[in-house]
Amino acid sequence: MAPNISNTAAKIASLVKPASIPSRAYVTFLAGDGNYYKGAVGLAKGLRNVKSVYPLVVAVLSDVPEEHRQILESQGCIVREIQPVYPPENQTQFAMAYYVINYSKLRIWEFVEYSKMIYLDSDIQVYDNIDHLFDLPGGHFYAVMDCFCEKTWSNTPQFKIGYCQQCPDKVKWPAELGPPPSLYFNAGMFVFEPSLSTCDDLLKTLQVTPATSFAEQDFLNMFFKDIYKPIPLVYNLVLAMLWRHPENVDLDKVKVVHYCAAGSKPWRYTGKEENMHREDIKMLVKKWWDVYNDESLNYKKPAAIADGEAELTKGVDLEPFRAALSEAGVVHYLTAPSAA
Ligand SMILES: O=c1ccn([C@@H]2O[C@H](COP(=O)(O)OP(=O)(O)O)[C@@H](O)[C@H]2O)c(=O)[nH]1
Ligand SMILES: OC[C@H]1O[C@H](O[C@@H]2[C@@H](O)[C@H](O)[C@@H](O)[C@H](O)[C@@H]2O)[C@H](O)[C@@H](O)[C@H]1O
Ligand SMILES: [Mn+2]
Repeated sequence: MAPNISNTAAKIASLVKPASIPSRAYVTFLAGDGNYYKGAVGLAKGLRNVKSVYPLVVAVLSDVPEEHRQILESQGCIVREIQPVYPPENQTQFAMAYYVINYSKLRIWEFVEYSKMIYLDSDIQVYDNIDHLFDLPGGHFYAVMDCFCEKTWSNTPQFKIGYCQQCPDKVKWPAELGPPPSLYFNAGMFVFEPSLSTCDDLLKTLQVTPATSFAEQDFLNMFFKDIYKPIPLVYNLVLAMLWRHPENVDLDKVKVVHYCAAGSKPWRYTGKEENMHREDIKMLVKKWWDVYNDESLNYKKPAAIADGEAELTKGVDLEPFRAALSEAGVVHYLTAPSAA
């Protein structure tokens, strides 16, 4: 006679540590069936490499194929499907045409099972533990200041006058243009607090805000202007800083690298685009591949769970149960040390 599921479930549940689901997690965003999933796999392995104690949630649009979702789950990620978010109908020319999908990042504010999250683009890699950022005081939006010098900024007033917040004294903001622009962050990495009311406010405000060059990055900068707090550049090295503001960069101290410069995505790096021949870029791309290819960083289901499951579940179809646990984020929690 097949074992009784509720007994099995109760026994597996007894393997769950008597603690609540982690209220903290990293989160990245994945869209499409292209190779960005490799970025998310690299990120999952990178966070393990630096011994982070928090899980990685991957917010996926419906066009992310099942094969990529399974690869991510096999790397210990918690895969959550989100609904897309589109900006209001607008003729704006985005800096990159595909930026229109990036508004869907806003859905991560719905992940209220977590009290605090750190968002990381999937073209980011973490080379030093940054778990301490979760302990920053609440009520603020933390991110690293961006640079306005790349030609992707060429249609902005700051680019036209040669002003950049990374060196405000080099070319001063002209008084006749009014106050200098507010501090502006790169939206590839930020510390935030999920909240349904904030999410609702974000989505409602978006529908009455004309879209601009940097899509959701511009929108987030406008929305969180009053509570934005800059954090040091070591937490999100926008690669262009290496050739635009080398005086602000100490590569030995950098903890997080953002492969956002044109041609720098490691999974499609050719070295042919401008600045991609640089030795520091080659070193950083190799560093990314070293983590991605490191088998020792693959996710290993702890024996207790594997044995527990094997022993308890002979002849039982656990899929519905696993899906429920994964949905609640518990299965992943079982495989990561407690969140202290
Ligand atoms: O085809 C795509 C394009 C973008 N993204 C996600 O959206 C983020 C922002 O895009 P990207 O990093 O390319 O922008 P950049 O920082 O280079 O301007 C990426 O890191 C991915 O997480 C994705 O999943 N698939
Ligand atoms: O959708 C708008 C995007 O805006 C940002 O792109 C970068 C990138 O375009 C670089 O090439 C620029 O040099 C940099 O300044 C600019 O911020 C974020 O990294 C990305 O996650 C996303 O939010
Ligand atoms: Mn990016």
